[in-house]
Amino acid sequence: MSVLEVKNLKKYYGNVKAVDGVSFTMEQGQIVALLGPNGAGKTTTIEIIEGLRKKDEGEIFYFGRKVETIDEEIKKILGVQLQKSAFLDNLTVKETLELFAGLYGISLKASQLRELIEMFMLQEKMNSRVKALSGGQMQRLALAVALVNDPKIVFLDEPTTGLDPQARRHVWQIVRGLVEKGKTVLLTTHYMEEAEELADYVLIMDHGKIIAEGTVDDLIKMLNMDSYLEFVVEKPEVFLERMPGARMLNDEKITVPTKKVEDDVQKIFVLAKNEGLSVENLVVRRPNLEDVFLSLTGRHLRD
Ligand SMILES: Nc1ncnc2c1ncn2[C@@H]1O[C@H](COP(=O)(O)OP(=O)(O)OP(=O)(O)O)[C@@H](O)[C@H]1O
Repeated sequence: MSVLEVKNLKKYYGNVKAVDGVSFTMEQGQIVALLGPNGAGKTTTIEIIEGLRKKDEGEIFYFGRKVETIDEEIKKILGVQLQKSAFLDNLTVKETLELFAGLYGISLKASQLRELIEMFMLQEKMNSRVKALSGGQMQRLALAVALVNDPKIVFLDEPTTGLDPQARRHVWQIVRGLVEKGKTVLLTTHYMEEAEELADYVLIMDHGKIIAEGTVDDLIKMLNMDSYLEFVVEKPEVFLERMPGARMLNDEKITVPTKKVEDDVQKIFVLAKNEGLSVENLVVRRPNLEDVFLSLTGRHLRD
């Protein structure tokens, strides 16, 4: 039996089809990533499932049972990462955790409080007010709050946005730890590395729809592309014209998909030589989820 099943979920804001027929299933112990650029509809989707927004259409099943409204009974098993605005500035970290536990009718034992605080490395901030926390500390507090009721399903909405790489890795470790404890995780992200690193299953979302889904390997295989060559050269137009699939990665870097690395590397150097150009910083790269998104939409995940 699936932990969560969503069928044909829809939410429109006037002309904006924020969520436009989203369906997916989550099995127990899975980490599912909803990956997409800003405005794709990730937050709207997750907040409907959490019961924070109303759907226009569609069905939601928790543990096989169809739920019309996400009532208190269901909320007990859901861990929700709230936005910063949901916190009270003048409460301390400890008081905030106690407050949210209280909302679930739970009185946190000292050991549970300590475990949460240590898990998110907030020991030194335990008695600091929320308003005095840095962005990263605030983010970690929001994650700790999501676990305060020992939920079965944890929803994380862009859990590492704004964190530095080290703090991001730390959060990834915690998320993996949650699954080891038998929890199921749905996370939204616009970082493809995050989805690649964590997700057992990836749902790629754009303009309110899931445009591709599968394991990271499946999605990359779908591209049917072995590798990418990336390099910097003056007059990139020469290469854009002559090499199939070549495009600008950014202002200066070109990327070329290839199934025959050696042949295409040679071709690049021959073209450069003929034009009197020098090729710099040439690298061969395996395809990633960004390439999948780009090939499906013609856009980058983070435009
Ligand atoms: N309350 C609202 N009223 C009107 N439009 C909304 C509302 N909430 C979201 N939208 C619109 O719905 C679309 C999807 O927004 P949503 O926040 O779900 O996307 P997202 O993928 O989570 O993006 P982000 O990564 O920026 O949070 C956007 O076009 C957004 O402007």
